[in-house]
Order: sequence, then C-alpha cells, then structure tokens
Amino acid sequence: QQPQDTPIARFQRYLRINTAHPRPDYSSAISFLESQALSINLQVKTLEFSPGKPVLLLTWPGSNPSLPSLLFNSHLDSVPAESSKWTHPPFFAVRSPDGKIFARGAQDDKCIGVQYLEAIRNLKEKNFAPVRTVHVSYVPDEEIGGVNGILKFVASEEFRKLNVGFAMDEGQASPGDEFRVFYADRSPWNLIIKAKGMPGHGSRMYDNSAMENLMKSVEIISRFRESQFDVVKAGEAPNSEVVSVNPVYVKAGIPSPSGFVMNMQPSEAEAGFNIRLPPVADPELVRRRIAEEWAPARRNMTYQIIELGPLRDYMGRPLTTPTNDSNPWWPIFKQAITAVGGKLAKPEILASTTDARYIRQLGIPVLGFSPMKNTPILLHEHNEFLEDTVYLEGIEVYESIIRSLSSFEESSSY
Ligand SMILES: CSCC[C@H](NC=O)C(=O)O
Ligand SMILES: [Zn+2]
Ligand SMILES: [Zn+2]
Repeated sequence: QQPQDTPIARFQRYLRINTAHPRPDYSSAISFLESQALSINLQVKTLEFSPGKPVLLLTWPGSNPSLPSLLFNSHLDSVPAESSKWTHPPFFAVRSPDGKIFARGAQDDKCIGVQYLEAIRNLKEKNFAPVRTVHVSYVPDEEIGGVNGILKFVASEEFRKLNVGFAMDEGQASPGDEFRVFYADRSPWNLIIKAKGMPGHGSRMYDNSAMENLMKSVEIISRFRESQFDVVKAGEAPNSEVVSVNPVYVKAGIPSPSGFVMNMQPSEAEAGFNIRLPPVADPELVRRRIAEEWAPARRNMTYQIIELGPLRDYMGRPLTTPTNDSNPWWPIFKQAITAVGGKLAKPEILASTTDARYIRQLGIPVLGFSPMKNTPILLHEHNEFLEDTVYLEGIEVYESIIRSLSSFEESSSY
C-alpha cells in the first residue's frame, strides 16, 4: 500500500479539504468522495437542489431492492476555525506522535463520512452482499441550518424514491468507555428582541428608555436561564432535556468615530438569543413567555422568533426515534454494537441540532451516532482532534452496523 492509500491517509485527505463556512469548498470534497466511491464500485449521483450546494448520493444495491433501504448521512461542511488559536493548522490534518489527528471536522463530522466508505470497502473485500440497499449521502450546509441542503434533499422526488426505512446521522464523542447514541435533537429557535424608547441626555434619569427596557428583559431571560441551568446542576436532567437560552449579541448605542456617543441615551436597542427546545417542551408556553415577559409590548418591545426546523413529524408526533422494541431497527443496531465488543450508553437527546430532524420529520427513524469513545467532546472548539485508533475502531463498528442492518429481512414499518 502506498502511504497515501491507508484508511488514515484517506481520512487526512478529506480533512485537508477546507469545507468551513463561510466559503466551503464543496466541489473538492465531492470529487474526493466520488473518487473513493468509484474505487469501491458504488453507484454515484450528484444532485444539486441549490446552485453551488451539491448533495452526493452513493448507492450499494441490495439483493432485495423492494425492501426499505438504509441511509447513512453526513454533512460536508464545517464551522470556521481560528487558525492562530490552534496548535496545528486546522486544515493540515497533522497526526501527532501519540496518534491524534488535528483538524476542523475531525469529529464533526468528516470521520463518519469516510468511515462509512471504509466500512463498505471492507465488507466488499469480505464478499459481503447486503439484502437491503445501502445509501450514503453527503449534504451541504448542515452547520447553517440545512435549508439548502438536507431540507431540499428530503423534499425531493429522488429522496422519496430511495424508500428509506432507517437512517443514521452524526452523534457526538463520548469521554467515557461507552458509545453514545441519540434518539432526538433539540430544536433551535433564534430570538431577536427589540426595545424602543425616547432618546435623552446621558445625564437624565427617566423611565422607559430603550436601554432600560431591553435590560429588564435581559434580566428576566437570565433568570429563566438560571432556573433551567439549576435543574441541570442539581443533576435532575441533562443539559439536553431543558430549554436553553443563551445571549449571542447585543446591539445598541449611537456610533461615533471614537466609539459611541456617550452623552446620549439611544432610542433603540436589541439583543439576540439562541434557544433550544427539547422535543417534550411545549412551544406554546415558550412563545407565551416571550410575548408576556421577555418582550412585552407594554415595555415598548417587539420580537421575532425564527424557528429553525420542525418540532413534530407529519403525523404530529414529537421528532423522537423510539429506542425500544417498538422500533424494529433498535435491537439490531444494539446487537451490532455489542457484536464488536462495544457498550452503549443510555440513549440521549442531543443538546444541539443535526440534519436528522428533517429526516425524522418524514416519519423515518434516525439514530445519531458517531463511534468515538474515550474522546473529549471537541466539536466547534479549537484543536478538534480524533485519535487514529478511535477512528479505525469506528470503521469496524460501522462494518458491524451495516452488516446487521442490511441483512435484516423483515419488511417492517415503525
Ligand atoms: C439552525 S440549525 C443549526 C444546526 C447546528 N448544528 C451543529 O452545530 C446547531 O447550531 O446546532
Ligand atoms: Zn455536525
Ligand atoms: Zn457542527
């Protein structure tokens, strides 16, 4: 084998393609993945639902194509990296002497993207033949909401024709010895609150200034945030099962060449918040809280809620995938993990959000899973890395998963 042609080297090649926002190089990523897929005789199709936003779809036909298929999804894009704050350049994919591969995307989620391919490569070498058809998809723009990526893909005729029965998407690293698996995501809302008031001299005390109104809201929201965080700190619920609300910007003041005009109280002020709702939360209650307490008209406030994704599937069910025997895929997945000596942690809700929500919306069961154990959670952080041994073990885990799921012959619905 050429040094360039080992599983680790192929992972490094994918990591070296800079698909970070705001200018992800999707075409290089697609070319790389396409050539990998062709080298193992997968069917390859590139779909473009939005200009410059390609979706790559790979197919390994099963012997019984009438059965619902499997889909293994990952996203092509990454969040940006501040190079100067990394110990190794984020797109060099340097492997340190102790086996850590440093790169933006090493955990989120380029590992699974190539592990899927390596697992299929190995299964093909062992002459394994799937009964169900296996699809692998690579989608753009997950990190910015998926509107021009997964959302258009799942809404397409091409997707419908895949007849997907069960899908897997990214999960998160596990610091302990058990793999983590996710049966739901929290739904993201962006909240912008704006306050208005009379401008006035910086020396004057008066009621209802824009800043005063905004700051009252910020205090009330902070108190709500603390009430939720206290539940987490008391160990009564994990972070992913409460409603989180975090301030992400504040905008106010009258700019001047040297900074801000300091002797004038502004007539407008605004703040932005990132909110995450677990599937069990009642969105109506949160909406009411926003209208009545966080941005009430009586304090001269207006607001905008930007809901980034569905809360229920087409049947009105919360976007959760059962992790019990009511979901015929669950025991097969679980057994596939134990078959390779892996242990599974208790299934969790993911604190953040993935493309899986749009697949679940169609009523398709999806598990979020990235086989990284004994690994610190570094997604979106500086010095994101994955250890070579962990990466290689993940390939074996997917071999087992793909083998078991694709051999499952019952035609079942959930
Ligand atoms: C608006 S959808 C955003 C999706 C994004 N996913 C990963 O970080 C997140 O913020 O969770
Ligand atoms: Zn991700
Ligand atoms: Zn991410």
